[in-house]
Amino acid sequence: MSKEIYENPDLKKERQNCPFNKEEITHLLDGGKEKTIERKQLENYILSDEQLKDAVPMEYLSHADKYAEELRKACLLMHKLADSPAGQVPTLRALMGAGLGSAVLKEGNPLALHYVMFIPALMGQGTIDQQAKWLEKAYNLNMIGTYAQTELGHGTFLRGLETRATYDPKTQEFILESPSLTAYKWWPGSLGKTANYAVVMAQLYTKGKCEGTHPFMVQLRDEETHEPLPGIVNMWLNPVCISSYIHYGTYVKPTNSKLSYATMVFVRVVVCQDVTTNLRKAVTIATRYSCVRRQSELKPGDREPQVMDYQAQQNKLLPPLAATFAFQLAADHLWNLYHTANNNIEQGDLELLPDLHGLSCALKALCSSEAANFVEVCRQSCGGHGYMSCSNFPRIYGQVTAAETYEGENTVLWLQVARYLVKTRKEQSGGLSVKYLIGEEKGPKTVDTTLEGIVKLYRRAAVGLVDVAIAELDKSGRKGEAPHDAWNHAAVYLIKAAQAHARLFVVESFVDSLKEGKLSAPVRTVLSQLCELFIIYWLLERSGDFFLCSNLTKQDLLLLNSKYVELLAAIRPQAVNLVDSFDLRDEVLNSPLGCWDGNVYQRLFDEAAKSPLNQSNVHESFHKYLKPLLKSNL
Ligand SMILES: CCCCCCCCCCCCCCCCCCCCCCCCCC(=O)SCCNC(=O)CCNC(=O)[C@H](O)C(C)(C)COP(=O)(O)OP(=O)(O)OC[C@H]1O[C@@H](n2cnc3c(N)ncnc32)[C@H](O)[C@@H]1OP(=O)(O)O
Ligand SMILES: Cc1cc2nc3c(=O)[nH]c(=O)nc-3n(C[C@H](O)[C@H](O)[C@H](O)COP(=O)(O)OP(=O)(O)OC[C@H]3O[C@@H](n4cnc5c(N)ncnc54)[C@H](O)[C@@H]3O)c2cc1C
Repeated sequence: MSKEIYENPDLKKERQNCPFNKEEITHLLDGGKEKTIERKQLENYILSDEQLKDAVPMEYLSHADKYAEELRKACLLMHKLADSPAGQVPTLRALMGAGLGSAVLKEGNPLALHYVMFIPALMGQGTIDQQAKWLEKAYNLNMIGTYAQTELGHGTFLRGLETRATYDPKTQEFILESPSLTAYKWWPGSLGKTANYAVVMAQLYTKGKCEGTHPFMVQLRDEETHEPLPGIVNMWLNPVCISSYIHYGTYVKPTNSKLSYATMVFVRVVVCQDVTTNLRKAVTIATRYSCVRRQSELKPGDREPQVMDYQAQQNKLLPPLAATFAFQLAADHLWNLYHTANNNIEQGDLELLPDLHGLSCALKALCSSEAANFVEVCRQSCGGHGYMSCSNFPRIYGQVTAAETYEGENTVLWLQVARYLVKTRKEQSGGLSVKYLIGEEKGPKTVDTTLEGIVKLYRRAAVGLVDVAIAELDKSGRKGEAPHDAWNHAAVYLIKAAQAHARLFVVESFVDSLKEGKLSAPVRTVLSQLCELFIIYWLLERSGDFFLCSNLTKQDLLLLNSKYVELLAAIRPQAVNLVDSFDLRDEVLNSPLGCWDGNVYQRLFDEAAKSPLNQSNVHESFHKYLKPLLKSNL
């Protein structure tokens, strides 16, 4: 007789009478029905492989054993690439970052940097000949690379990197050296034990002149023995410059010195999607758990309610649920801009580069910081069980907060965005995403709290905060402050302006996607409710910006707050159906709190039983330490 599939009765009830087609949302998030089929095929292909399962939970392994186990599985995954039903590149993309890959490689993928940065650096910066020489070797995994830019002393300030590459015209070689302790490359993923090659960012010196940071291909380890090459510590190697700027000893300036930063732009773009995937996992875990967990007393004498029925819990979980759609749609828009800009750059047209740089910095900083805050709220919303390692919140949080630092520390990126906004506003010229800064803000200053009216408020705040920042800069200038001091003394306003710009882009992406999207009425209704909830939530959170830049009144705010709590109540019944639409398998969620069947308590108990400490009643340390203490009559 087939085993009755357990489903927690509360979750079962949540799923009854769903007013919209969950698959329609799944297809929307995957990019179409075909993509969903491909994704599910690939998930079955990977997750059904017993060799990719952990014999013991990773948290109980030593550091070295964790590394070895992740490397074993990563290499097995690469072997499975060749005959993957979804094809190599879609499989690779799925295996990197927060999605399918993290279901198998829970502590991280030792080969990630090879695909996420090393190969993109070759593709973006290498000459045709260099690509011919190295790309196939890299694709075939006959070499494992990383991207070595950050040093012990510098990560943000690339013009301050100390690693030097000096061109010797006699031998036509570059001599790479780390002139000081702080010049040692530090942080690059896979550099310690896995990679045998690296793209090393170094200051290029030729004919006694420093030409700035450039990428160099450097072999780190012997391809047979994997031993570090002689002198690897002080980096005396014969690297090759990965760029077409050295012609027979003469340096030829690139059309734009920032093209050597292109790999970072690519990763900032993909990080937006990656943190959104992590946020979707956290929201799914917390939402399902909040509908299984019954606690306290809402109505005196009644049964303990589902904690999701508390407005306070809805206020914690429904904005992050809405954010997963907002960030996905914005990341999709950014990805499209990246492709357009990249195609143009390949034709020598760099016009979109500043806009791409500005937007990729803005969205990477916004999505990573907002996702980190929301993941922590999801963790807290699950009480003590959310704090357990097996809940998967600690790992998800660690992955998302890392994204606030790597690929450009967020504050530094906000200031890059502000530089672009101020320049656009002053020069009255700029790319696609900053058109609203050109010309005077049109439309009435009065506030209307319709969706369109609220979007206009976001635009007004974005323009207004740039103008406030510029006024600060001008005020400092009038006091005789040098531009760099004036810039530093306006940093608080500059960062607010950059954040308002990023929020405007996300809000407009969400609203425009609902206008353009071919959606059924029920799906449009629920997504419109999420969109309105989210843009009101952010406005209420940042009301100071809107008071500063518009005629928003206390009455408007009270009206918006009433609308917000009405939307919480309206969306609450669909919370589980919405996270079910993400179609995240239990193995990807990797959390007893978030499993589809809601069998939380039994799964928590089973997880605890796996601990080595629970394999015996009395641990040997009792006899060694505790018993002597107990007998010592201190
Ligand atoms: C089988 C085949 C398969 C093949 C498949 C292959 C492909 C498969 C792919 C699969 C992918 C699957 C994905 C999976 C997801 C995984 C994600 C998660 C993993 C992520 C892991 C990542 C680990 C993390 C890695 C890292 O962490 S790697 C290190 C990151 N480190 C940084 O990010 C340093 C930050 N610092 C700076 O970026 C600079 O320092 C600084 C602040 C800009 C100042 O730079 P500076 O030179 O001082 O420039 P300024 O003087 O400020 O500005 C001067 C002028 O230049 C302008 N401008 C500055 N920049 C730029 C720029 N870019 N672009 C354009 N313009 C720029 C600026 O607008 C100004 O313009 P103007 O106003 O003059 O007009
Ligand atoms: C998990 C992880 C993986 C990584 N992987 C890699 C990798 O594979 N390859 C690689 O090369 N690097 C890697 N890095 C390094 C990463 O890119 C750097 O840590 C990052 O760029 C930040 O630089 P930093 O560490 O020098 O911080 P700093 O810039 O020293 O930041 C310290 C503080 O100074 C502030 N600050 C710095 N400059 C300014 C400014 N101009 N104005 C105002 N405030 C400023 C920052 O906001 C921050 O608050 C990784 C880092 C992490 C955490």
